[in-house]
Amino acid sequence: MTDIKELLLSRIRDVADYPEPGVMFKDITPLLADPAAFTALTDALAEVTVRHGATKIVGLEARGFILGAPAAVRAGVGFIPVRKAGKLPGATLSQAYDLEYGSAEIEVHAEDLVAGDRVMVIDDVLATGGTAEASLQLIRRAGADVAGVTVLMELAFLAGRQRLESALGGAPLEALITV
Ligand SMILES: O=P(O)(O)OC[C@H]1O[C@H](OP(=O)(O)OP(=O)(O)O)[C@H](O)[C@@H]1O
Ligand SMILES: Nc1ncnc2[nH]cnc12
Repeated sequence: MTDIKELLLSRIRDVADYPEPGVMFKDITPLLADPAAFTALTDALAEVTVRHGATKIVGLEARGFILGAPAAVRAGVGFIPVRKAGKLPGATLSQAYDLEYGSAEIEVHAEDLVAGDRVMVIDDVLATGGTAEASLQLIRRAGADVAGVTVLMELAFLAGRQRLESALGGAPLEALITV
């Protein structure tokens, strides 16, 4: 494992049985509190964004906002929040989905994504892939192109990568760490 991967992994805390029995929760708050680790993560996310020619970053509420916004500033691209339903004031596109512990609905301002955009989706964890899959459906429904999905951590045993295959349509899925 490279130095940066080791640094990032060392700052992610496992919390057993949260938010419900049987879930091993990956808590990124120790990483966010460490400026060296957070800076290294931001630089890595920005590098992937630029490498894949993205013109915008979509961050997935809420932890995807914390990672995606500084990466967008570093990469010099716009940041678009994809929010849980009912939080955006303008005209929205909505998509329902299931996740490891429950179900939800996400929305984006329809005017924020247009034909010609190349969008990189950023989030902290890829688990079942339900959240990321719904975001890709929103991006395509808005008429924009998918540059890829980049996550800090992929939980491979939940097979999110397989679930995302068709929604990605050949676009890359990059995980800085896979467990
Ligand atoms: O691959 P999936 O099974 O969809 O799970 C991954 C999603 O779950 C978590 O978000 P959560 O909905 O818990 O929201 P939060 O970021 O607001 O805590 C995580 O930040 C991802 O967005
Ligand atoms: N195990 C997990 N840890 C952190 N975030 C998650 N989102 C879905 N599953 C998760």
